[in-house]
Amino acid sequence: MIQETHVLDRPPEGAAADWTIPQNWDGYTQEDHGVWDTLLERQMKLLPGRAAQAYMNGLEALRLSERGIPNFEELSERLMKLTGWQVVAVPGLVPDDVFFEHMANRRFVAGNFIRRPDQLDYIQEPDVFHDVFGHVPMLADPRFADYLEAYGRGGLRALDLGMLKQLGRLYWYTVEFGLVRDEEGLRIYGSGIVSSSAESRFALESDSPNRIGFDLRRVMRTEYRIDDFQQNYFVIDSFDDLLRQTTETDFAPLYDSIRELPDIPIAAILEKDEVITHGTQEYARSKAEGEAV
Ligand SMILES: C[C@H](O)[C@H](O)[C@H]1CNc2nc(N)[nH]c(=O)c2N1
Ligand SMILES: N[C@@H](Cc1ccccc1)C(=O)O
Ligand SMILES: [Fe+2]
Repeated sequence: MIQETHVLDRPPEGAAADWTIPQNWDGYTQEDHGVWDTLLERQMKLLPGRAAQAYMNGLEALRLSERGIPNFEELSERLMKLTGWQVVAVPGLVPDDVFFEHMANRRFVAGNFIRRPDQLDYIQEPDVFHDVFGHVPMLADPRFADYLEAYGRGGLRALDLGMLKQLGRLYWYTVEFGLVRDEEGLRIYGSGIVSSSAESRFALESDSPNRIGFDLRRVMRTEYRIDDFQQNYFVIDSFDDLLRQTTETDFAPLYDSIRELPDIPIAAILEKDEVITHGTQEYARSKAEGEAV
């Protein structure tokens, strides 16, 4: 989950220099585990047939379909055996360079707090349900595990090249809100979608958003929103293809070729787009009108 909200500039009390903290699994209350179970049960009813097979495989392999907030040490033991990744606890959003450094070393940073019962449907900051249920299953897939490590390294490079905004869009439109063409049809793999019951339906079934074939340069230029359902979804052909395209392309010349170009507005459809759904944008419009006084 990528949020432009407040990020501290130094580790908070009790955090290590790399911003990690103990998960304090024993500190979770029954209410906390109850919130996890409510969210889990909702998603386990929705995701079969909607989530990518790779995601469902990861869920099972890591036993994340079981009740209760996972213990990161136990989860990391299983995950390490599969793809060398581990899950480390952090208090919330960490600075970009800290985030990328962890990812480049196959450490996924996960918030250890969970939303309150009255926040079931929407949270602005990534909590343990979004970070672990949303992101971790895909880390059990070797191709995606490689992709995210490479993304971490690419993030440190993008910081040096001043292109974090563009690289952040690649993350947003794949890791957070990506769709993939599975054998049986379009499937969800983005964490922001699989961890949201409403968007799990909207992303595949609504005729409001655009669904466009993934194109690296196009994605890097396209704006996104962080406060509501997406107005664009990009569809990859496969995780092999995403990994190949991004790791076999040197981004420096790509960054140079788009640096001076204008951002592509949300919901715009371009001549060259591979249009899978030309959305009506009815949802976004109705929300905007609803909020317009
Ligand atoms: C692109 C940028 O690195 C991205 O927004 C990062 C920033 N810090 C983060 N920090 C945490 N804990 N989780 C995240 O998903 C992110 N996202
Ligand atoms: N190929 C990218 C690194 C990267 C790989 C995979 C995902 C994202 C970024 C670069 O040259 O910077
Ligand atoms: Fe996320």
